[in-house]
Amino acid sequence: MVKYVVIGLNAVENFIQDRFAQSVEFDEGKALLAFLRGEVGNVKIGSEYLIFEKDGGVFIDSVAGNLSEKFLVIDLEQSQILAQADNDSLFSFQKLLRFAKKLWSGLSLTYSERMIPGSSKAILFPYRYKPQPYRIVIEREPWSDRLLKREQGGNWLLAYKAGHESGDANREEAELTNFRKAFENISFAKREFLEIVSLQTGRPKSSSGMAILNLEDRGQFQGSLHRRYEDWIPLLTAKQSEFVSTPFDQPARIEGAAGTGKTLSLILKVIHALRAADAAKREFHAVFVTHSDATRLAIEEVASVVDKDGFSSRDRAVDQQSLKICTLSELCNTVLRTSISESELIDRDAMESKETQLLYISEAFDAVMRDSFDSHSRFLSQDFAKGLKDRDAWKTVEMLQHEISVLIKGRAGENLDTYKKLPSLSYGLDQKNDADKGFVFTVFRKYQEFLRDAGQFDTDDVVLSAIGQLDTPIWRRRRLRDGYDAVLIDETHLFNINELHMFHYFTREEGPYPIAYSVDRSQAVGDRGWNTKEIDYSISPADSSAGTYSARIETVFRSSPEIVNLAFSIVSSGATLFTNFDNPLVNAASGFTEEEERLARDPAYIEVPNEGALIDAAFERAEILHKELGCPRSDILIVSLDGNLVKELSDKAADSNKPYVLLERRGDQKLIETARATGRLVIGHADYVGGLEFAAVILVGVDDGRVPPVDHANDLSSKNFLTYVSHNRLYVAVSRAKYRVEFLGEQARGPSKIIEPAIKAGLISMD
Ligand SMILES: Nc1ncnc2c1ncn2[C@@H]1O[C@H](COP(=O)(O)OP(=O)(O)OP(=O)(O)O)[C@@H](O)[C@H]1O
Repeated sequence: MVKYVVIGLNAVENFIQDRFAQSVEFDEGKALLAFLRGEVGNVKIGSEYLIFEKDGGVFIDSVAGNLSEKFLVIDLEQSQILAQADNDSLFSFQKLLRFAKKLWSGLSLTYSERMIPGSSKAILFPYRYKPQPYRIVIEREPWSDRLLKREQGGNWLLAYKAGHESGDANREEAELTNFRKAFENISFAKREFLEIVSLQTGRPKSSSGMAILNLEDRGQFQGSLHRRYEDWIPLLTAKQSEFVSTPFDQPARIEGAAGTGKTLSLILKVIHALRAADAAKREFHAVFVTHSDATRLAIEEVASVVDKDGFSSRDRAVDQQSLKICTLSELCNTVLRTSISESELIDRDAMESKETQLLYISEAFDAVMRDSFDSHSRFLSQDFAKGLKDRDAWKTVEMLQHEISVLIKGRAGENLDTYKKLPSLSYGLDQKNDADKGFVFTVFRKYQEFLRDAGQFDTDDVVLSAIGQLDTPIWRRRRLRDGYDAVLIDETHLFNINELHMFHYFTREEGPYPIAYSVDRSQAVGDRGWNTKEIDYSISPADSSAGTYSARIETVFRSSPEIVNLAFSIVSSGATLFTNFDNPLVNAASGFTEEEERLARDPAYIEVPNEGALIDAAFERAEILHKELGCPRSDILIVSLDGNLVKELSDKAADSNKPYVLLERRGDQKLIETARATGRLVIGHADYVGGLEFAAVILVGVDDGRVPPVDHANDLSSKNFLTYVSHNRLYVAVSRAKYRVEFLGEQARGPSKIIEPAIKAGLISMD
């Protein structure tokens, strides 16, 4: 058993900068932990580390010009820091190293790092969001009389205690048995280290296993997906790379929170398979299906960098391997040779279509209320009818839109009888009986009339007519020739069940289906009434016996630890309120290195006197963050959950000649590139920011009464619906940020209830 670990300052600096030492999802992180715990001896944790073991003590250092002069001793026997769960142990270890470095260099401390006044102790709270905080206690002047005599005062730190109890750090004395051994053995360790160094020629090279990523290496690509396949492969976590390399012989699901690298893993997986087929001179055609046209363009862009063999520009008719990147309706169009032109098609991810749809539904609802409500009303359930009459009509319209897209079109295939048989959504329009559903369906029929008059189709129309053609003997024969060897689906949670049912028809053979897909259910807005099992089942109907291979990834690469904690608090509060709200962040941790963390700050809530000031403050903060982070303006997102505020923001920017772009489609990477090229800020509604990433995110109007919007009719179903939706939107918006999140709210309203738990837990600082 390892009783204590002594780590020199140079090694501390290496560990905290080393991407692979941040998470146990990397083999190196796992190996490091196992080594420190004494579970494995002689493990290779990277050639830049010098290691010496003696009498239950492990000494680690590395060379930066010289050997270190300062040392952190972790008394593992007393503190049991590494006896926690694997990811918590490594996380605490990393936090402790960062804290040690700060203490030595006199850097300013954060809320979770404290000096105890009048004593030589310091306390670190590695996880702030846990209700009873876990703490690690550090003695800054261990064995001080002895050390001072040896002129070693200030060079040694001792972490001797950890746990949930708050002792009296002022009075207690650290037990020094292990520390004394450490101190006495350091000269042996140094001698050994010098010997190793002199045996090596020059400075140790960057390690094979634990390469250190420095900022220059990452250069302009930092945080983006734009790297070549070869460069990505060594950076992957064990779970990511297993997912990437498993063959396409069964369905494979990758699940993880926002920013864990799901999209990346899917792209690498398909390139991996294409390359293998190319090497084996085997025919292999894959299709990567995206939810919308905007995300298709973004994926095409990334693929053009990752895939230097150009599989995505090859032609299936001539080449043995090819990759097609398209939307589902394009896939239906090409395979089934039907044709609906883009202009006829409603893009569900576009602001314009959503608004048009809402307007049509609103007109349909008004018409049905006016002409038919009286005849329906005596059959309707009391609460449902009351809701229709009393609730703000616009809120009903939003709920109707959700109901139509998720249930009527998404699951019932626009069939009234099927719709009546389906269970109602738990958090949506509260229909109790068939008459209630009949009423909703009447509104839907009216809405369709409007749509038909306007000569427009939505993707559901394409999908429904395609299903008819796919389930036929003709297609069964053709699929051997025209089907695909692999189907990849990104953002599976955004498709509806009808659409999910289609994918398996496009594979070359029937079951087990070679389909790989990524899911984060809490990014889909509103209750969808499904769980991961149902998604699996829809993608790969039960007759395929193989089951689904699944990978759950937990390291968030996009966001700082502070932002991951905040996102965790938001989804946890969703999961407490709603039985079917998924929390993808259980066990998640940020994979940020210390260098990246330096740009990060605690999320902040800033109060302003009134609504006008909200808009001004948003632009002021954007300008300040742009300067502070030294990033282009296009790396700052100003977002709101409230459509009116988004409009005010863009009006203000236009009036005052501020350079900006307005997101009008979800995941519009092309627009972001335009913004980058021309130095513009990005403004958008939370519904259109999914799939993107920014250095800083400013959320405007996250105050009480606005998020979620109040309902004066005090109607439970609309309240539930709006609260559910607000959780989804906040999570998506917050998880776009790498380093900074700022909330702006009106003083008189106070912060939104949804972020209150995060404020109470100290995850958001109030100005
Ligand atoms: N192993 C890794 N090492 C370093 N960076 C990584 C790794 N995996 C992913 N990333 C980075 O994490 C970020 C998020 O990746 P990606 O967009 O694939 O995540 P996602 O899970 O699809 O997110 P979202 O659900 O929000 O769309 C990207 O900037 C990517 O470069």
